[in-house]
Amino acid sequence: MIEAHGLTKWYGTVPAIQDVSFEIAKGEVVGFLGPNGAGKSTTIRILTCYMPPTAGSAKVDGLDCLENSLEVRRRIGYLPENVPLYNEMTVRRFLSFVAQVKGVPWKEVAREVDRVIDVCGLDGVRQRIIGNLSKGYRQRVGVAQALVGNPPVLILDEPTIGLDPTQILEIRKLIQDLRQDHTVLLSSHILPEVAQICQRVVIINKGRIVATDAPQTLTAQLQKSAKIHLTISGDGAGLAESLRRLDGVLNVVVEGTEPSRLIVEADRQSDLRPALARAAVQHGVDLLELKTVDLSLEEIFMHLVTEEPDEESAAAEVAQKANHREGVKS
Ligand SMILES: Nc1ncnc2c1ncn2[C@@H]1O[C@H](COP(=O)(O)OP(=O)(O)OP(=O)(O)O)[C@@H](O)[C@H]1O
Repeated sequence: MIEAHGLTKWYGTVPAIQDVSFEIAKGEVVGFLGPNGAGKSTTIRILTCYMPPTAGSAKVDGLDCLENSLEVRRRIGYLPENVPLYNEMTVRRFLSFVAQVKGVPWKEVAREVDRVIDVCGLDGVRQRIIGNLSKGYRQRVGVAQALVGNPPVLILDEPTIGLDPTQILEIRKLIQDLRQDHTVLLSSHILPEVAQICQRVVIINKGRIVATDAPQTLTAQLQKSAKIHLTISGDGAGLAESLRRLDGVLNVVVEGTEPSRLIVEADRQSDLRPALARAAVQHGVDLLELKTVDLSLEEIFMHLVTEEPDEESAAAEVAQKANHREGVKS
C-alpha cells in the first residue's frame, strides 16, 4: 500500500534522508521510529506529496507520489505533528469544512462528519469552539480531520506528543481501533507506544533505515545470547557455581540475597530452562520464578541508533557529501 524506493532528500548540502526504502502492506500498522532529526518528517512529507524527493520514488496504493499527487493525497489521511486547526470554528463546522475541501459530495457531508465525530469520540464537544478544547480533544479533532473521506491510508506524525498520560492512552486506543479499516504509518520516538500499537517497525537513524521488522524478530536477531532470570529463596552464590558448569551457560550474575536473582546468559542454540530448573531442585533451593527475558524495544533501538558506522560506510558518506557539494557548485 505504501512503497518507498531509494528515497533521498538533500536540503541544500544537508542530507536529510538517504536511500530510504520500505514497503507497507494493506492493513498493516507500522511504526516509524527514530531519534530527533533522523528524517521521519522528511520521509512523511515526501509520502504525503508535500515535497518531492531529490532522488528515488514513492507510491501509495500503486500511484506515484509525483505523477499522481492529487490521487495519492485523496488516499491519505494525514495528521501532521502540529495539527492545523481553525481555533475559532466549532468542531462540527471545522470537520464540515474539511469534508468540503476534500471533495466529499455535498449531500454526504453531514453523514461523514457525524461518522468521524462518532469514531473519534467527539460527540460531547461537537458544538464547542476548537480553541477552547483540551489538547487531547484537539488531537482527536486532528485525527478526525485525517479520517474525513475515509482514506485507506493514515499517516500520523507523533500523534501523542504533548498529551498527558490519560490523553495518550485515549489516543492510542483510538488508533488501535482504526487499524481494522486502515493501513497506518505512525511516526513516533516513544518506544512503548510503537511496541503496543504496531505489528512492525521501520527504524531510521541519521537519514538511513537501520532496521525493518516485527519487534520480536528484531529482538531475536540482535540478541546474540539468551537471558534467563531465576529467582530463588535464599543465597544464590552456590547455585550460580553449579549453573556456570552447565553446557551452554556463558555467564551467571547474582543479584540480592533473600530472595536472590540469578541472571543467566546462555547461547541461543538450545532452551536451557529445563536444565536450569533441574539444577535448582538438585541444589535444594526453592525456585520462585524462571523466565526468559527478551531485549525491550528500547534496548533494540539504542543498539541500532548508537552503533558506530564502520569505516567503509563512513568514508562512503564523506565521499557522497563531497560529490554533492561539487554538484551544487557546478
Ligand atoms: N527545511 C530544512 N532545511 C534544512 N535542513 C532541514 C530542513 N528540514 C529538516 N532538516 C534537517 O534534516 C534532517 C532530518 O529532519 P527531519 O525533520 O526529517 O527529522 P525528524 O526525524 O522528523 O526529527 P524530529 O523528530 O525532531 O521532528 C535534520 O538534520 C534536520 O535538521
